[in-house]
Order: sequence, then structure tokens, then C-alpha cells
Amino acid sequence: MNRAPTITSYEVIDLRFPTSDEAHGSDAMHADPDYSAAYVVLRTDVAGLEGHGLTFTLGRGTDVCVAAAERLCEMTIGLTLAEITRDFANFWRRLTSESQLRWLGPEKGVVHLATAAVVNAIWDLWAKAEGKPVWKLVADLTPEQLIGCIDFRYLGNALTRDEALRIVEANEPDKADREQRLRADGFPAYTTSAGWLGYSDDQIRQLCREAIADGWNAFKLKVGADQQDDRRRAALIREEIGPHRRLMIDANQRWEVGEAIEWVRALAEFDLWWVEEPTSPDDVVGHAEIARAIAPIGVATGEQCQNRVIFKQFLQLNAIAFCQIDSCRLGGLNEVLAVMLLAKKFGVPVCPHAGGVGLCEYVNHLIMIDYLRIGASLENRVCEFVDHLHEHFVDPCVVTGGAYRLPQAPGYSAQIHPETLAAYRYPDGPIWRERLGAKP
Ligand SMILES: C[C@H](O)[C@@H](O)[C@@H](O)[C@H](O)C(=O)O
Ligand SMILES: [Mg+2]
Repeated sequence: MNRAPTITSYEVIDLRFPTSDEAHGSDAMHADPDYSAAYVVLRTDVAGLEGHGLTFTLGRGTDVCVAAAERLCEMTIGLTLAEITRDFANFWRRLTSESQLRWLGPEKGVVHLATAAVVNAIWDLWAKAEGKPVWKLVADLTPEQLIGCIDFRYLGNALTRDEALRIVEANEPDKADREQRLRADGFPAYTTSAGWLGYSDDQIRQLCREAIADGWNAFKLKVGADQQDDRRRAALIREEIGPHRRLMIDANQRWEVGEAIEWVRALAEFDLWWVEEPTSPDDVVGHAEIARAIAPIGVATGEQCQNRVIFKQFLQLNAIAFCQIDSCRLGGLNEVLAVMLLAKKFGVPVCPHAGGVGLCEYVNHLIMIDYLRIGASLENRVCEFVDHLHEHFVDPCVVTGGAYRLPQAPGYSAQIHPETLAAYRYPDGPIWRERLGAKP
């Protein structure tokens, strides 16, 4: 096996799916999401060896992410894979702290979404070079190697490198047992696909029935636009799923702090496990206030939590009961590892966000990594699943009986079929040429 391929060229593709046509993915703030991605391909001097990675976006603006990803890809050209992974934390810092580009963030917004696409592509490349799925690559790293992937800058007042190392080391003895358990039972999941905001009541009922028949035990409902509608829909979904299955609600940042408290109380009779993104994703103190007011209902957030520093503050202030890491909002797997370690230190379960294209494929690896190496527990853990667009992936996630199954193929599972890349490329793929041409 060639252990040191060199990255020789890159391509970044603007990929958009017209999911808004059928209200898939719709919520109280994103009424017409077209699930999209800035899709990165890193090519090497080894025939057939490429790294594929993506970051998730919502249509308009994907081109901006593409431009940012191109600037970051330039920084990988000429590097060998070994030069990157030997001191991965240092490479990650070079990427996120580049002295001119960092002005666009730092470590937030478009440039950080773009960082995820590039960093995830590097993990894909590394795993393919090793012939392993990413979860297994990480599972097999020594504790020192795993910790060596993480930039601990700004975390020192909450988690030191040594503490992180001790967490990983303490999980070593039972790691193999947990892997056996994952092979047998998978990792518990919940579905959001029955409860998008733009779905009709009949559609929600029908989708709940199908999901229960497929073995689902936890459901998420979109709320936040109209309280009376929410009460009707929450009653309906609770009736369908019965008293014992879990129900979560997601407001996608719609409310003021006081409004969130009042609204959640108005829905509390439907027995809610968590409320997700009740208010601005940047309002750490506001989340803490909501958390105190609505307990024992938990506050969950993360899909728009811009970096490990904000997660640190949520955890320090007891503002979240569920930590929803996002494989693309954070700067790729390296920063996800940092947040998983923080969550472990503060005793908060990691329940990844996956409502988007490619996110289920990514989190399928992340939950396994957290269970094997960091969180090491299934208590109060469920990973999101949405049932959209998986047919476009070369190695789609496998979810059966309400559980994610261990990925088998080498890589990070986000590689998309070439036919899809050609068809859905914006604005020149046939799908878009036809739609744009049809406009008056
Ligand atoms: C626009 C997207 O579908 C969001 O609604 C989605 O990510 C959602 O918040 C979720 O938790 O899955
Ligand atoms: Mg959400």
C-alpha cells in the first residue's frame, strides 16, 4: 500500500437538489430548503486514490461555500497524506488560522463550513489509503494518535490535552466489547422525516405509521411558526406514536428567550424529551435560561453551533442537555473529536445532527467513534436520521430497525455517484438547466 500519496489537484462542485419542491427538510426558519453541498474532490498521484468530502448548505449561497473551499484546497496541493496526518492538529490549525483567510471567520460561517468539506475529504482519503471505514481508522488509532488530531486551542479552561488523553485511555479496556455490540445491535437512531413543517397532517400520520412498522422509537417534530398548529400536530403525532416512544421538537431558532419558555410549556403536555434550537444559536446565556425554566425537558442544540468554543460555553453554563455535533458546521472530524471530549467531560450525551444531504452518512461514523473511544455509553443517546437523497451515495448509510449499522466500505461514506454530480451540478447540470430555463 502506498502510505504517502501526494495531493496533486482538486475540484469543488456546487451541487444542489430541489428538495423544496416537496417541503422535505422544511422548518420554521427554512421554508424552502434545497439540500445542497459544496463537494470537494482531492486528487492524488496514486491512480484511483481520491478524497471526497462535502459541506451541507441550502441552495442559494452554495457558490460562496465553493469559493471558500477552493481557497482552502489550494493549501493542500503538493502535500503528502503523511505530512498532513502525522501532525493532524497542526495541519488543522494551519488551515483554520491562515493569516489572511482567517479574517473571513475566524472558525465560523462560510469559511468554517468550507473547512469541513476539505478536512472531511482528507479523512476520506486517509481512510481509503488505509483500506478502512473512517470509524475503524479512528477506532484503531492509539490514544496518543487520536488526541494528536485535535487542536486544543481555547479549550484549556475546560479541558486539557492530558484530561482528554485520560478519557480515551480509560475507554481502552472495553473498546473491543463495544465494537462487538455495535456489530450486533447498531446505534440507536430517531427520525425527523415524519415531521417536517411543510408536511400535511395526513402525511405526518401516514409517515408515523410507516416509521413505527419499520421499528422507529423516537420522533422529531418541527415547530415554532404557529402555536395552535404546533399543539394540533404534537397531539396528532403523540396519538400516533403512543405514550412510550420518544418525542422531540425543533424550533430552528425561531423564538425569543421568554417566548421559547412559554411555547415549550404550552406543548409540554405531549411529553417532550427535548426542544432543539429554541433561540439564536449564539445566545449561550439565553439557552441556559431556557434550560432552567423548562426542565426536565432538555435543551438540545448544535447544528448551527459554529465551533468548539461555543460548545464549551454551552457546556460550562449547563445550557444544553444534548450535544448535537454537526459533521459540517464544525471544522470536520478533528473538531468534532474535541467537542465529543468536552461533552464527555461535562457528562452530556452526544446526539448528532443529520438533517441534510450527506450528514447521515457522516454521523454514521461519528456515533461509532464516540461510543468506542469517547462517550462510551448508549445512555440517552440517539442519532438523527432523515430519509432523503441516500440513493445518490456510493456507500449510503444503512439504518434498519431504528438503528444505524456500522459502515463497511473504506472511506468516510460521503462519495456521490458521478452521474449525480453531473446531473445536479448548479447551474449547468441538466436538472438545473431545465428548471432555470423554464423560468419566465
Ligand atoms: C433545513 C434543515 O432541514 C433543518 O430543518 C434540519 O437540519 C433540522 O434542523 C434537523 O434538526 O434535522
Ligand atoms: Mg434541528
